[in-house]
Amino acid sequence: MASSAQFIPRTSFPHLESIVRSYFLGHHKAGLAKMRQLLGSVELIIECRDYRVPLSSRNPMFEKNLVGRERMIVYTKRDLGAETLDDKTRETIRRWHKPQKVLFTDCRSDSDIKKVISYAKDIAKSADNILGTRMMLVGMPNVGKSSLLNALRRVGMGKGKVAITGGQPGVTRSIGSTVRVCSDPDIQLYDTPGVFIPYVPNSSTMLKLALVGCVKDTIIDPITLCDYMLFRINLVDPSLYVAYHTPTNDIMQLLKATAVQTGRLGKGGVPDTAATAIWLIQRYRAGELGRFILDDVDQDALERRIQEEAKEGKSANQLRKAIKEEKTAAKASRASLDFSDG
Ligand SMILES: Nc1nc2c(ncn2[C@@H]2O[C@H](COP(=O)(O)OP(=O)(O)OP(=O)(O)O)[C@@H](O)[C@H]2O)c(=O)[nH]1
Repeated sequence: MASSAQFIPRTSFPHLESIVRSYFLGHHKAGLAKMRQLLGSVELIIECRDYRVPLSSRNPMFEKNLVGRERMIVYTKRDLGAETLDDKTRETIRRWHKPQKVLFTDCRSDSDIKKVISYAKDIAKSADNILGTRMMLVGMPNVGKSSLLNALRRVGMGKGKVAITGGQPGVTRSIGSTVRVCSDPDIQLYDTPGVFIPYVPNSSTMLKLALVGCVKDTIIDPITLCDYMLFRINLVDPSLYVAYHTPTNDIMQLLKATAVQTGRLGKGGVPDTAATAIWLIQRYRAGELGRFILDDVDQDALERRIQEEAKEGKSANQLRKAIKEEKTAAKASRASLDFSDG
């Protein structure tokens, strides 16, 4: 086993063609269409992005479809992106969006939530609607929209949870009625289903999104995802998993050792590496295997991302075609199996 002193982490992770890069589901499309219908009745869009993936959790579909309304960007789960307050990173992110309003929240922090309420109140006061002001929470799946809604209601109204939250994406499936989060001025919010990017440009973006929980855990092989997580943890601090193994680049070594130590064993005492991978990923998501940002945050990063998206527009068409062909081939092969079974 390598000691921390000798250990050299991997500096790159291979691009994996086998990784699914499409997760745009029926309820994402329907949700987006409903959001467009509601656009005229809301004064503010509160777009949630995950602070751990501030670029990867940006969905250009919102830029395209939800135009003409003021938008505030709320970077959620800020407690999972840094051990301590990191003013430099926040300042860089704020500069990306200037003059747009940007806030960073931990849904359990009343002072964070008060800042969101304060801005929403300013908007409501200037809108001066007799029947109250409506706003809409949008964002990628599982970024924390419903948790933010509950937190706003807790702080703004002193009331308990109304929206169901959960560790897997797809908890909110449709847009229901509004929820009041402030009575003076009257502010009501629409919670909306998370909408995924139609075509993810590369496997590393997909792995980041899966790691933070924007994608259902059944979509990507857990051992591959855990290997990506190990790669990222090693770049930050390989001692973060010291309870299970000394620093390693070998995911199977880490999984086997962890499985033995935590009793995740299958028949005949064989380590259950897939179950252990899921367990380790969940520990990372809970902030127990390091709190760090997965995207590169520098002054020009957002601009570069937008330019890449413009180029990707063309390859997205090719990707769309390839995914369609894959689906047709899978359907044909299933049909031929059904035929031979029958
Ligand atoms: N540590 C931490 N966890 C959070 C925060 N906000 C949300 N979560 C957790 O993130 C997970 C997803 O939260 P939800 O509020 O259900 O996310 P959502 O965006 O409404 O999800 P969908 O309805 O699936 O799109 C839950 O396990 C929450 O407890 C936060 O600020 N900090």
